Amino acid sequence: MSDDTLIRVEGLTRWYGERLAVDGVGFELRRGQVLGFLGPNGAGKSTTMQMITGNLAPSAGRVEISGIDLLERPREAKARLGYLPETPPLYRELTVDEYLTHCARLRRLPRRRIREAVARARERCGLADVGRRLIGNLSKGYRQRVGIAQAILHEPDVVILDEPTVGLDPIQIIEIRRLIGELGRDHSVILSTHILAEVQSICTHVQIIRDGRLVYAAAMAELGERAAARTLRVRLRRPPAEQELAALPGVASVEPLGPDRLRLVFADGAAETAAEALVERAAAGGWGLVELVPERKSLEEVFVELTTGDAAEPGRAAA
Ligand SMILES: Nc1ncnc2c1ncn2[C@@H]1O[C@H](COP(=O)(O)OP(=O)(O)OP(=O)(O)O)[C@@H](O)[C@H]1O
Repeated sequence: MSDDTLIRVEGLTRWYGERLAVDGVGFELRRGQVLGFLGPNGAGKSTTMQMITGNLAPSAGRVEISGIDLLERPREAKARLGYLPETPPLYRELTVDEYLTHCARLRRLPRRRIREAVARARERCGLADVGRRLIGNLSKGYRQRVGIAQAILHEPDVVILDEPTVGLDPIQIIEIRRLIGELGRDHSVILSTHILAEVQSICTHVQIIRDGRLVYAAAMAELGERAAARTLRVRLRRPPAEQELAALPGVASVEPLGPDRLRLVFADGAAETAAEALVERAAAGGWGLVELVPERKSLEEVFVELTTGDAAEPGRAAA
């Protein structure tokens, strides 16, 4: 394992009676990487999260946190792991400082380090001014920060966040996303979410699970390429014969949309060549090119394609 691989998961599998909920999931994540873990309802996200946080025993497979086997040495492995569950167990009647101090004790941080660890986690999570406020009186956004502060209190290598922005208002969402982005610099972060925009804005890697199996795992940029325009909507005042358009370099097919409108479908990776050829030929041939619109797929469309159709690919390691 390379030094910077902070979490390694191999062949993780979980049966619930006769039901196979997670089927051979494997991936690695390095320091500085933020992994978005996506999937439709019932795909196996929570089951996977619970297994990699040591809260549910796998039927098969291994999890290593910073090279330590989670099943063989759970206490040591968990000491390097921070977890924000979907509903963090906050005590509303405690102040932020009391709660974080309590968490630090549960984490068995040495007494002399507790005060400093609490102050640092508070600082990193934008809680510097609310140490003496009762958790029950804080806004939901601030409570979520407290949840994140308890997850990073012991400076774990791996931070796992389950739907961290659910129920927050747009400003709180932006702030929490910024915080997660910052955490990503020093830790490996795994983020379970339903929100594709969230993955797009903060994750470096993305992984999609469907029916318990990884169907897609790639760097974020690769998912962006999948969404890149593969078609151009074109309006030509004096269109040439369809065959002439179909013969342009990089064009796979032509779909007529009306008397002067059509859609050009490109061959893989040929979008720019085809667009350039079209513009040159249109100018030279007097085709009267008045509209040229690249049609990008939305991330939602790519997600649906990956989680429903036959387009799914076998999982590859995210790192
Ligand atoms: N305790 C359980 N007993 C039996 N089946 C379960 C149990 N927990 C989950 N399942 C089943 O395992 C599958 C995966 O569930 P899981 O909760 O991991 O999915 P998920 O991706 O987290 O879904 P959601 O996004 O809805 O939370 C589902 O079919 C679910 O019904």
